[in-house]
Amino acid sequence: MTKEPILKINDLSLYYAKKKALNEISMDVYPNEITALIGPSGCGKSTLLRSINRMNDLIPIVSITGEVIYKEKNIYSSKVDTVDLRKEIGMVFQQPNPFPFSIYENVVYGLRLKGVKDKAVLDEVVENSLKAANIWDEVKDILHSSALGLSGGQQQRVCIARVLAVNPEIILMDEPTSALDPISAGRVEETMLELRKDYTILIVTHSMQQASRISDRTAFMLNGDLIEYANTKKIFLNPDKKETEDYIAGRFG
Ligand SMILES: Nc1ncnc2c1ncn2[C@@H]1O[C@H](COP(=O)(O)OP(=O)(O)OP(=O)(O)O)[C@@H](O)[C@H]1O
Repeated sequence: MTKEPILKINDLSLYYAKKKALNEISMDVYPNEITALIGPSGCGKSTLLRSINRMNDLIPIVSITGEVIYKEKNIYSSKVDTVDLRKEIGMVFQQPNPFPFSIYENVVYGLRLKGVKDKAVLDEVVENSLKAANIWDEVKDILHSSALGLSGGQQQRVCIARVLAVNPEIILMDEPTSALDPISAGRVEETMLELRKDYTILIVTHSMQQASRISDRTAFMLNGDLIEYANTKKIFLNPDKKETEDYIAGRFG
């Protein structure tokens, strides 16, 4: 594949106080693909994911070296506005976290913060975002009911719609289906496969089945190191490294 990366992670290291959680990670992420981060608990998957939209900056003990190049700029440059960055690089968390408002108000939240008031604009964004998140048909008649009344899987798709409403390019997903039952998880996976046409997705997952089902590329991490990063089929069928093979075979982790 010869397309240009949308993100270039170069020699990224991250410490929590004295503990090194990421060790000189370098990897390119490609547009309109799903990239999976896998590896045993504590290997640094979430830390790497959160480094891509500077969520780790919120933790005072964190120090970071290296760079993440997005649109030809290092996102760690002091000129970058993290609020704008997090609109372009949105995030969906493990536990669905709708606000205690209506479904409609959840989706338009980011637009209201930006001062958008035009009802026709807001209505259109709500419909388009909920359609793209694969949940419009289920909620179109109850848009003004509380999002908290929905099932976990529906809440997670409303949270995806909330991210989509501010028009991101990249969506980071930290174990987005691990708190859901298998049917709801399947709906969220279908949504991700649809979204890949228009967005770039990075997902942290503990499920190797999920990574092999939906991702285009897979990165295997161990103890803060990126051990192997390649096409998903290669990682699962013919990995280069012994550690990758052992993990895939369930020999540790
Ligand atoms: N806020 C924090 N303060 C201190 N150490 C942290 C913090 N967050 C993570 N760590 C440490 O950094 C390392 C990497 O953690 P991280 O959560 O990124 O791993 P992970 O691969 O996502 O794990 P899991 O699969 O269990 O979620 C771990 O040793 C963890 O204890």
